[in-house]
Amino acid sequence: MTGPAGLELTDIHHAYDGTPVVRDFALAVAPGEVVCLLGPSGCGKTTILRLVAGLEPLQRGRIVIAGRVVGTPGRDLPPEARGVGFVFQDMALFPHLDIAGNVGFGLRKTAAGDKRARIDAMLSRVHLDGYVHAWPHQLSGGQQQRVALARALAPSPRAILLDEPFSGLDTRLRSAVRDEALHLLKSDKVTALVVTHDPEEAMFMADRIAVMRAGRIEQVGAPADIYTQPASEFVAEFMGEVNRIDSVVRDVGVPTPFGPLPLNGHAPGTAVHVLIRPEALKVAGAEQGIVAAAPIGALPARVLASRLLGRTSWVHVCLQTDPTHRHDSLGGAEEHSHWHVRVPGQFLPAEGTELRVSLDPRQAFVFPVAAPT
Ligand SMILES: Nc1ncnc2c1ncn2[C@@H]1O[C@H](COP(=O)(O)OP(=O)(O)OP(=O)(O)O)[C@@H](O)[C@H]1O
Repeated sequence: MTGPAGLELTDIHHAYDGTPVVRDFALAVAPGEVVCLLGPSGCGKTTILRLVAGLEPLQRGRIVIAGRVVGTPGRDLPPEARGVGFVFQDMALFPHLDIAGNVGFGLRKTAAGDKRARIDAMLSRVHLDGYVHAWPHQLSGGQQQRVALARALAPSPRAILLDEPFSGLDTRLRSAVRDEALHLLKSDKVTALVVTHDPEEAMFMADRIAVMRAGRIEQVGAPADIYTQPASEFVAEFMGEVNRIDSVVRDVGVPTPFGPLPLNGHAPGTAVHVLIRPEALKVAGAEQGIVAAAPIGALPARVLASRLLGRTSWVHVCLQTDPTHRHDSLGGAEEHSHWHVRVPGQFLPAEGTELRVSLDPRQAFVFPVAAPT
């Protein structure tokens, strides 16, 4: 059990017209925890949210909200009886109600004076004091989403469900609104399930992330663990850019151009993919911050291009593996000369600059090549 205010989904399966879209799905969200469902389009995220909301009849499994069973097959409580708030991307504000009417929509049972006080308090918390009598069409997209959040939180729901709540907003507005949303959720200690296809958004919002693939959870854990210890190639690639090489495990380790990585249980002879994050590549001379593990290798590399991306710089390099040493260092690894390196801050070497690049082996992931299905 998740305790009084949590959310628990057990053994959920769901099919549309006989086509399964959610399988073996189980997830517990602790009271006050923010969990993000993250995955590519069509992997079943919205279906999970609709099942929790009661907008879709449950076909198999069980849903418990705040210690109360709200869904089993054939016994679904209606959405309004579940005590959950929604902020869905396509669930706009009610155009025929002013802002006070929208925020107060879920407060029908509240006495008039208390209701007005609650509306004012919620609008103040989303920095929209003074908009009580405005109409939805008079507000910007960001303001409308903040009203939607205030509307969902006003009745103090047992849990809140957010489906791509910020994806309609432009980049700068999106970070401001989601920052505000996170502070609201955390200060109210609201149990929240958030759907997104954007790994950065999930890492920003979530206490834990559940990465989904084809209707199943592929990995669930703290954002830092998902990013730094991905359980599969799919998760590693979905969470962020990687340099990828093919290799074959040797007795002494997993060959890469930088030298061998530890075996970590991989059997010699196994064909593997080695995935290396751009920030795992360390450039001598660039400010790199603290590197906890000693980098391996220090190969000469030539700069193909460099670009400032804001807080980091993105450098394309061609590794200059010495043909006389290549066999030893590369072992069974396939030659791969074009690498992406991410460097904190501004580091923009000119095209043709010679650098030395080494590898932080903790941010290199080795996965056996999946057998063709
Ligand atoms: N009402 C429906 N009837 C039939 N198929 C549906 C229905 N709703 C969703 N699907 C299909 O079920 C699968 C999962 O959809 P779902 O919307 O849950 O995924 P998602 O991960 O939220 O994707 P997106 O981010 O694109 O919304 C998709 O293949 C989708 O086309």
